[in-house]
Amino acid sequence: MITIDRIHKSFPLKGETFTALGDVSLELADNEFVTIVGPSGCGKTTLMNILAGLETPTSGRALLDGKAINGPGPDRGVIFQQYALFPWLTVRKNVEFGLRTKGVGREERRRIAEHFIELVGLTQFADALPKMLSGGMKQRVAIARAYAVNPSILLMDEPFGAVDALTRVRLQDQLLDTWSQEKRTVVFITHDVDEAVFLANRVVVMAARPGRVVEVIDVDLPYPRNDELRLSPAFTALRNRVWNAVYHQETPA
Ligand SMILES: Nc1ncnc2c1ncn2[C@@H]1O[C@H](COP(=O)(O)OP(=O)(O)OP(=O)(O)O)[C@@H](O)[C@H]1O
Repeated sequence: MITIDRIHKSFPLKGETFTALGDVSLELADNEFVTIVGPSGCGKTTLMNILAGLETPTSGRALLDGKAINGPGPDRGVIFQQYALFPWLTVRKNVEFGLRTKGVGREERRRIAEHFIELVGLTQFADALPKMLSGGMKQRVAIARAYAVNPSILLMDEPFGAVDALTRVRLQDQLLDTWSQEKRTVVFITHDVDEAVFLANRVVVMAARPGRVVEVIDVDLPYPRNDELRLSPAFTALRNRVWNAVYHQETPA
């Protein structure tokens, strides 16, 4: 379980203090898929960095199963918008990378990598270099690589932000497919309201100045989710609700 307990984060800015996160509290259950959506600058990435252990809160605490997060760890896999693959390594070697640094033996590495490469549908490309892959495929490699080290949490910051709309929809389907077979707690940041609703158990809507949670919306739609669901009135109703929460916020002057 992730506990975000009254987190406040400020940065020094031109001799003053800028509050990136006001007073954010949230609890995430194991294997929940939570999306975070909100206007630019509302502190989504800052919150993610705190969960990843890359930033420390100014006050408040982030806990993982009751223990304070004090730095990065193998229990959390992070996936960014930019495909952080090693260009000189094949898909297989990229996926094996974290396992190698963990000291996992050759046979075992290969077995685990093959499993996750298959899960993201890239078996045919296992020996290809990243430059031979499309943006969407690269992100699938990044997902397989994050999964390979067996984290209990996946932290994804706008992972599909750099691909075209059609690829994006395919990646969403693929990610849900992978997640349904290998459940993990997922925290997924997006600007895309449709994406936020399609993927999540719960959508967390944030607002800016100061960054804060304004609404948490339960997405009571069954998995597996498909194209039919995207067009259903229930989906549209939720999407409109999230849209209103994000775009009709009162912004302080
Ligand atoms: N290291 C830093 N120093 C100073 N200010 C920062 C720092 N990191 C973030 N901020 C500020 O904190 C606020 C929140 O930033 P953050 O990147 O978390 O927002 P975001 O919601 O992820 O935005 P976007 O959707 O545009 O990526 C912004 O106004 C940003 O300028």
